Amino acid sequence: MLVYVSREKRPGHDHQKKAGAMNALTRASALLSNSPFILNLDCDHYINNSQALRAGICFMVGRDSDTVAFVQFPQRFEGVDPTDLYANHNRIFFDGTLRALDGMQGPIYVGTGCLFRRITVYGFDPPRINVGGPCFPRLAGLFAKTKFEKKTGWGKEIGWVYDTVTEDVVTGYRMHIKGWRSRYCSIYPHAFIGTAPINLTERLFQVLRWSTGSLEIFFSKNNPLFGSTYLHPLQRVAYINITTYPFTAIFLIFYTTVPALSFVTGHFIVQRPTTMFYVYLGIVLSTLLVIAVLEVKWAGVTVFEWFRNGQFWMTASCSAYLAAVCQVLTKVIFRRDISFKLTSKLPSGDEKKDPYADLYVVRWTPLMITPIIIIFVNIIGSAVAFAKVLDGEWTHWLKVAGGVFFNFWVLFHLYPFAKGILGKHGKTPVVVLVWWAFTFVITAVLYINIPHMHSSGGKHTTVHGHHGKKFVDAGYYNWP
Ligand SMILES: O=c1ccn([C@@H]2O[C@H](COP(=O)(O)OP(=O)(O)O[C@H]3O[C@H](CO)[C@@H](O)[C@H](O)[C@H]3O)[C@@H](O)[C@H]2O)c(=O)[nH]1
Ligand SMILES: [Mn+2]
Repeated sequence: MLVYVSREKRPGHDHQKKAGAMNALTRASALLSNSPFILNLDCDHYINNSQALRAGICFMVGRDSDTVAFVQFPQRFEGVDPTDLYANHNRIFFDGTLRALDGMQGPIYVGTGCLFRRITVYGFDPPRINVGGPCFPRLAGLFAKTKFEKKTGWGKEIGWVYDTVTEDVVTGYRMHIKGWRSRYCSIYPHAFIGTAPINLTERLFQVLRWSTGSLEIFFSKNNPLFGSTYLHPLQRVAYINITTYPFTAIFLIFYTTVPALSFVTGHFIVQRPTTMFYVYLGIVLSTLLVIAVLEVKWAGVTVFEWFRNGQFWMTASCSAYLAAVCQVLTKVIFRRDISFKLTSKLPSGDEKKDPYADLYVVRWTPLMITPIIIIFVNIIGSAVAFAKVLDGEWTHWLKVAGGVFFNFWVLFHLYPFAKGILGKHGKTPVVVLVWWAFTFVITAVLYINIPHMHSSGGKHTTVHGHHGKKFVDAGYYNWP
């Protein structure tokens, strides 16, 4: 039996997008089949493996499975360019993070490719906590009409959660705090396959929506810090991470601009690195290395894919995450609502010559401002440092080289972004490098040739006003 349900959309009534659609479907299917399990797929995903359902059901009916609320499959995508310029495959997240969560209370719900136990959708507690009782949805209204939801728990205690731009994470969270578990199911051939936004603008908007949704959860009554004690302690840590990660933007923007700016101003935050500084640096770097090795090993990705994930993380963090933080703080402080747009679906019908033509479609968005600024700051910073060494103003060129390497490391991470905003021209990687080299040379030449921009010979006697007192910072400019 195949039944197509179209829920009612009434003017002046918020249809709650996907959450509204899922809740209407849940109510309608309760009358049609009331089957104990519900498979949820996005409109842009399809079933790729005929054994997928069986694999998922194994986790639902097997031994000790009565507390499993949902089985989450990884999201797989087709139509992504072979170099995966904007990390659409998101392999570290699906094959690393979700798999690792399976070792605790279970993966988070990511919106599609998910098999649910119907009774959990109705807000019931898992059997060990709730002793007995048949599970029939008292509040399940008839049909897909909006009026059936009025004065009911739909979208609050029951079903997919309303009034958020990402209903998925919070819907899964509400099940986990009741003590339900979830399981991760990854099979090959891939269970389900979907489409991903392959141009930069769409991708940034998608990440903006996800990061906004995550922060919204943090600033709501569903903050994982206050979730019930049924939440596994490490699962709570994971949820805190999932609902706060956009804040990394603030630190990242600091890290990616201040070192380069220091080359221009001559002020360095770390004046003379102490042994303790190197010890901390060593600990931090080796921790990062261990995480990297584990991620590559567990997620089974290549080192190239791993770098792609890092590159896109930096791009997203200094653009979309930053915007998400601003957006949500505005909402929390001024109570302004957040609008969002759906991820655009690939134009169907017309046979395109280049299947990845969409990759280089550039639509301007203010989200691109910060990464562009960061790119320029780092090129200009390195060029000024280079000019200072050439000019004899700075003599410790080896130390300068270390700093310039860091700036290039930042540029390396923003390379896919630069390639993306250059549009069609960016198809050849050389164009990006030529642009960067051009900016570098112009800055260095300007710096050397405009005399008032710098004082040569390394003798600095600038006087600064500081806390009302004047002091000559002698050692301050000694590095490098
Ligand atoms: O009025 C609506 C709007 C959306 N949808 C569904 O919601 C899905 C997600 O929207 P999409 O624009 O494809 O966003 P994506 O960023 O691709 O989706 C990811 O992120 C969303 C949360 O932001 C989750 O809901 C999705 O499951 C997850 O795949 C769509 O495929 C539709 O199936 C509806 O059913 N009704
Ligand atoms: Mn989608």
